[in-house]
Amino acid sequence: MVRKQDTIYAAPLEQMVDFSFDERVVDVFPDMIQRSVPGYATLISNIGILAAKYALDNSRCYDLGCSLGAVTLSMRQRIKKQNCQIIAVDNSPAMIEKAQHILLADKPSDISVQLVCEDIADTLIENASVVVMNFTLQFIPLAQRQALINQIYNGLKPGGILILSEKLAFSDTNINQFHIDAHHDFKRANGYSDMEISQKRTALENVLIPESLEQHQQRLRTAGFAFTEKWYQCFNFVSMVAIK
Ligand SMILES: Nc1ncnc2c1ncn2[C@@H]1O[C@H](C[S@+](CC[C@H]([NH3+])C(=O)[O-])CC(=O)[O-])[C@@H](O)[C@H]1O
Ligand SMILES: O=C(O)C(=O)Cc1ccccc1
Repeated sequence: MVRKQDTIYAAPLEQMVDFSFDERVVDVFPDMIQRSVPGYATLISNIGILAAKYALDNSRCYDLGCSLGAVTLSMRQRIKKQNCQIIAVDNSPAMIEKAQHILLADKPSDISVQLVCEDIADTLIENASVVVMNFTLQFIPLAQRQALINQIYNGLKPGGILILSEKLAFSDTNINQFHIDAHHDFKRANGYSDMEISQKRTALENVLIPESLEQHQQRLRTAGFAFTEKWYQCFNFVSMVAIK
């Protein structure tokens, strides 16, 4: 499949509007995320491997904020369990519509996938062995984050896993700047101009709210997760696991 190049912020914008997952973003999303998130392909592939390790027979696996379903496809390819169902949720109608096409074009599998267009705050999590939020919690209002993590904890079976990937902020100013600069260098190396980097940064300012690793760990502990561990980091992009 040819990937349409992301040029959304290439020309100077007269009026800056908040970033949203609309048709224009959906159209270029695979290119955008690959060139913007260091290690994206590595994350997708290893989330499939982790999901296969923790998925249980007769249980559900959730992909919350599924976008075009990359995590769902990786899980579906790896999981070898009986009567395991994947629920993939996103509140962008354009994402869900395109994800449906991608899913139908994928090879057939024993594992059924249900694509749902809704706010993940409204998603009923039950009988779950695996829950993935790959760069989704960062878009949820701060005040709603603890309730969402609590719902996930309550819906997980004992021994179930939450895989949580996030862009981080660091409390130490110098460390924070180091990671932001390195991430911008990564984007520049992937062909984004200084203007594209700067305009997208402004568009994301009120939309993507990063927190520190300690804030995430604290929230997971408050929900009841006894085991949490960071299993991946490249610059300010991390992925954690929390096991019930
Ligand atoms: N309240 C919400 N309810 C449901 N979906 C939401 C909400 N808020 C945002 N989203 C959705 O969360 C996704 C975040 S992208 C995830 C990448 C994917 N996981 C991947 O592995 O390719 C990450 C990024 O682009 O940085 C978008 O599709 C939003 O529509
Ligand atoms: O591009 C960025 O600066 C990011 O932080 C990652 C990202 C990737 C895709 C959509 C929104 C944010």
